[in-house]
Amino acid sequence: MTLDVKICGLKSPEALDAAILRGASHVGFVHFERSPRHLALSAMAELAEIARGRAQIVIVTVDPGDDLVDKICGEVRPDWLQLHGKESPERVAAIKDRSGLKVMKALAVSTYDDLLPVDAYRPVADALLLDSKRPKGSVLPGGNGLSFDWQILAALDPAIGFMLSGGLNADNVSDALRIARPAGLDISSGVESAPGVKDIGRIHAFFDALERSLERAA
Ligand SMILES: O=C(O)c1ccccc1N[C@@H]1O[C@H](COP(=O)(O)O)[C@@H](O)[C@H]1O
Repeated sequence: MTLDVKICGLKSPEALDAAILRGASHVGFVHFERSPRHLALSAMAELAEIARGRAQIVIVTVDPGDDLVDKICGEVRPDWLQLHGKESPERVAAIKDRSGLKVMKALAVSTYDDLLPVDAYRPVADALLLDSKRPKGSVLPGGNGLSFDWQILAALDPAIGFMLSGGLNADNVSDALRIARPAGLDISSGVESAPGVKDIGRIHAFFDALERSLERAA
């Protein structure tokens, strides 16, 4: 089984290297000022050079305007833009056209009805990321370390290869794979010691747990 694994919210070369050396297919850098994982474009550009050619570089944004899209393309040169706001399918298509990048659209899920927009986004997004809903009181549309009821995903057409995110960690990754059957996993808070602080020990523990789960499933 090949599985994409994205480690998101990386801020240091050490954590970035650990994620890539353990096999992350994608590495994510967050550009959202209210996030404890926020990085300026110049800092992202430096980290991107460490990752380039070793993992897919993903920049996480929330309802980015055209100016920001252009700056990210020019200064960071990522492989992917992750759209984690309220971007419509038309806006996703426009950002993809403008940037020439692959686009990952995040959808917030807590009930079966939240899967209804999947059909509208599939034709325009290169990947769909199914994440939990923002809890009351949080300023973050993602990165809250909360999972949702993965049983809901049984309603999805199995041909839809989605990335799963929201509260994944070493303790629940086995259940996540068994219940949700995702094509990829996206993890941030679950490999941190505090909001925005990646913990290399937890990155190793996550990949150890993932490898054990995949071996059992083989
Ligand atoms: O991580 C953030 O701070 C963030 C900010 C704004 C949009 C998205 C963000 N993170 C994304 O949230 C999911 C789940 O993260 P977690 O594992 O539950 O902490 C992941 O896709 C991040 O890219």
